[in-house]
Amino acid sequence: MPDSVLAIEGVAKSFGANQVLANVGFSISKGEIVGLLGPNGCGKSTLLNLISGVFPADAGILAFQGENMTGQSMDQIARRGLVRTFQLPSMPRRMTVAELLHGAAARGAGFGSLFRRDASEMAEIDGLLDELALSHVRHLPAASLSGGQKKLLSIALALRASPRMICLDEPTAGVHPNLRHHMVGLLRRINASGITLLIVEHDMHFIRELCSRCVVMDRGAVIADCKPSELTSNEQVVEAYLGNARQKRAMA
Ligand SMILES: Nc1ncnc2c1ncn2[C@@H]1O[C@H](COP(=O)(O)OP(=O)(O)OP(=O)(O)O)[C@@H](O)[C@H]1O
Repeated sequence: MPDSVLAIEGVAKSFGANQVLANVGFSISKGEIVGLLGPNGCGKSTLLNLISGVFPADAGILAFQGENMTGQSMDQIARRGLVRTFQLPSMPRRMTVAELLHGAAARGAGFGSLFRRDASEMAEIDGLLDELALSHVRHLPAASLSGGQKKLLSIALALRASPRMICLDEPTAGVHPNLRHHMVGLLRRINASGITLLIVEHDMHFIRELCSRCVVMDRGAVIADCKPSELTSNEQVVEAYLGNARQKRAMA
């Protein structure tokens, strides 16, 4: 695909005898907002971990902006412009929200820059805090924020890396409905600024509001690649979710 930002081909991953991903492949074009869906345990987070370099794939190719990133570290991949957020972001106890945001960009610019706070950077951090509705908690320890605020902060930290693409792992899980609404607008604005988004999410309403396309996985493989409006008429997708529910009921 000529305007592909992320191209995944034949990706596989096992943990011991447990094969979690097998021959996974799809690509994402510049500017898309793609939902990555599938029943619990089908391998969505594992795939995000491989894309963002948390751990390496056993086989296959993960190319970002035409460059094969397979085997590169999370930092190397982030420096090339692909960052991710986590399902349960952990935040440091001893740093405030503002200090953390300052440090996020300083990491790539050398230790000395930790002590420099120029006006343009402060203005950028103020703008981010404002945009993410976190201004009122800027002087609080990052670890003391609510679950939803931590999710917003992890998006702010991702933005500090000046990314071309962000992978989000369940951005709305445990988030208050008011904040959820704010997050839809926020992610739309982030996307409108030219950043491609891949979003792992169980909230179908959120997916329908935000995504133009969905990639659906089941038991470690891609089973559908379609518009959100086509999900309920896709037999394989319906069976994957129903089958999973039946399995849970049978095991209860
Ligand atoms: N680091 C790991 N070590 C061992 N097994 C793992 C590891 N990470 C994931 N797994 C296993 O991989 C499988 C897929 O897990 P994964 O978290 O990728 O699924 P998921 O689709 O994101 O699920 P959910 O929607 O519940 O978050 C599970 O069986 C899980 O136990």
